[in-house]
Amino acid sequence: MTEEELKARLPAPIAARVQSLKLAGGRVTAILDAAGLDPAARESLEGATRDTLGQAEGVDEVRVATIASRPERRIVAIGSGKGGVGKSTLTANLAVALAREGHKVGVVDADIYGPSQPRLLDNEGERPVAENDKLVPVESRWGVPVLSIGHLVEPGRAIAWRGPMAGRALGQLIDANWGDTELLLVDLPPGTGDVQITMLQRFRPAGAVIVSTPQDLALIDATRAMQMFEAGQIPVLGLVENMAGYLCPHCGEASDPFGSGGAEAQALSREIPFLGRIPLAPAIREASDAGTPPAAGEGGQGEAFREIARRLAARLEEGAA
Ligand SMILES: Nc1ncnc2c1ncn2[C@@H]1O[C@H](COP(=O)(O)OP(=O)(O)OP(=O)(O)O)[C@@H](O)[C@H]1O
Repeated sequence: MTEEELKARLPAPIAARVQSLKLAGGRVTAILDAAGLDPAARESLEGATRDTLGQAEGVDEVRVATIASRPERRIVAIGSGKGGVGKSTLTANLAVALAREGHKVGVVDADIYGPSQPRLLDNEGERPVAENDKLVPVESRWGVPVLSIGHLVEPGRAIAWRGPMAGRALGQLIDANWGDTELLLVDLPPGTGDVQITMLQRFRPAGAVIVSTPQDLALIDATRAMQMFEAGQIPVLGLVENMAGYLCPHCGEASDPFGSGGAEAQALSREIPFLGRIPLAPAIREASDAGTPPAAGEGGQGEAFREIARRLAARLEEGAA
């Protein structure tokens, strides 16, 4: 049995944590990264590794050591069941709002097929440097460091990566030199595919926020996203309704082109906190395209984002994640 074959016997979530695995004279020595795990989870990780490897042919003794190479840093994933519902816009604005309140927050743009954080946070065209094999996040003028595949590839170039490559790329963004950042908001790609599952298994976010529009279809998709997190035992910290109610830029009148209240009702029925709603407002799109997140300003739309950020911070503080 080779070291590679031994590693292949481990379930994917354990294999993803293997830092090194050596076999010599019937003795296996495995070093695992236990970052983010509490003592009980660490113990069960060690036990499961010992059991699996101990059953392999030619193995007489298994030694398992765990290390926590990454500092304690909470990851909150921002997900949605489908594209275009405003997940990236919400991520950028939550980060800016939290930074304004004094939190040390960074953004990982894991939407590797359509990265938009460099534009939203206005550091497009900049390149992260690498120090000791780790990327150093790119600063933005909003006090929020960012790492995005958009910083690594030419703007507008199509990214047609297969799952494993995408997973590795995501790993480099999260496992970067985040310094004193305490909270990482991760803008996930829409849907429930490979990248999302890798993210859950390997990086164990402390919690997830789901974004949906009020439409029925989006809500069905949002439910799927919630189920994915729940299946991975990642607490869903709350649901945000975006593009709720259209605010006419001319007369200020509010209307509900996609219905209203659906996301809140859905959150209630699943016993998930409803974190708030953001209106559909052309000014939000314009400000976002210009790299000036509304949450950085004083307007009403900025306040809507800030309110959601405060509720999220409260959820994190009360130990929901
Ligand atoms: N509340 C809003 N009012 C008006 N426009 C909005 C609002 N929220 C987002 N948008 C616009 O909708 C478009 C899609 O938003 P965004 O890129 O944030 O969505 P997404 O869910 O991250 O999409 P993708 O799946 O492509 O990553 C953008 O042009 C954005 O500016």
